[in-house]
Amino acid sequence: MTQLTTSELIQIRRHLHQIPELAMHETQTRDYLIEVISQMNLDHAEIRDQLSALPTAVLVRIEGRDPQRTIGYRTDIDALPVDEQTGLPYTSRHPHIMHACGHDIHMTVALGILNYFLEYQPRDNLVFFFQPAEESKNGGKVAYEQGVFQDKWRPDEFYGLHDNPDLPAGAIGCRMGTLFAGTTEVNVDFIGQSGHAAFPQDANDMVVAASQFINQVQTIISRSINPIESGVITFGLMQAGTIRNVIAGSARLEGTIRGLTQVMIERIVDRLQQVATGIASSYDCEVNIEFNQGGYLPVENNPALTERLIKFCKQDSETEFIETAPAMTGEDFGYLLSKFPGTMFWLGVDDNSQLHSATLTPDESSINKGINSINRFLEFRMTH
Ligand SMILES: CC(=O)N[C@@H](CCC[C@H](N)C(=O)O)C(=O)O
Repeated sequence: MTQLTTSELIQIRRHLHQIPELAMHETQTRDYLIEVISQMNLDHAEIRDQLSALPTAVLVRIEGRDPQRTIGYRTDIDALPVDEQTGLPYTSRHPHIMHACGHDIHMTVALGILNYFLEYQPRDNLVFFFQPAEESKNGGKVAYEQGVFQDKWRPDEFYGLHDNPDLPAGAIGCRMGTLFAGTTEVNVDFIGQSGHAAFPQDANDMVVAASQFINQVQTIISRSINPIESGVITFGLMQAGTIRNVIAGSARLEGTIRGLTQVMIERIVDRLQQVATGIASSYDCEVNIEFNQGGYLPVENNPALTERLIKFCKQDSETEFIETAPAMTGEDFGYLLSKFPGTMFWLGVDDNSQLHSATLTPDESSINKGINSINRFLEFRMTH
């Protein structure tokens, strides 16, 4: 294979879009990535897959021609449990799963960059990490803890992108400092007593307790944190009951907390714990609340590397650069950036639908523009 054409890249993206898989189950995606990579010119490259701790990951290392450093480039490969409603001819073939966060675009851009540097051997070494489990289960952290980035696979610096529907297609967005929030998953189980709908006095209704909890936690953001700082609490899943005329004896809530600093996350965690205990006491029920931050640390961009990236983008006539505000999205790339210096940036995909929406339809012209800008940036980095 020589240089991938725009229409080949779009075909690859559409194929990936049709086979979305959830975190740690990305087997078809891995196999397809390997199939595409195997057709490239691998004269200076080595592929690594079937890692025991992370069987759906793929790594590719390109040996530089006169290496001064090893540059890492990471893309995520998992999808979300969302029922696609785009109506596209290449809609997801996997029921209830969709690339609703644009990781199909991320992977295609990574393949395009990989393909370019396999054709034009770079000066520095490059390590590409096709990472499972970004949406949950922290694939980046698992990889690091399992020693994936050791010896010649250790990047001296790491880059990664996320698509952004609010930016023009192909634009690069970035900022100095914190780009994304840290997140913590929270699960809450209320346990009371089920019973007949007609005899509430003999039951302990957990639909009512969970509803009170949901309402009360809304005041944490408005009343317990400094309004100048930012925090988010979202419960995206609420499950209770089986039928209209049986009082629910248990209720489960699954949510996520976001803050731009660890201090903010810890403040929200403490208040959620207090509110849950208070609800359990006033409704005379049990509550179990658990928190899991995993690798979703705030995404802190390295000052020197980010300054260089921004400088390049501003001076490159073919790159549209937009300085962005911090976002409350999370990313386990935050964990890798706590271990290696690096930068995360946005790639504009110009869409009216938001990330995680069932109608997300990124503008595919962003793929080629993104690949070209990132290739030029990496070449610039190798000489500056
Ligand atoms: C870019 C993006 O949307 N990332 C996810 C990361 C989720 C982290 C974790 N599972 C959580 O839900 O807190 C996001 O939802 O921001």
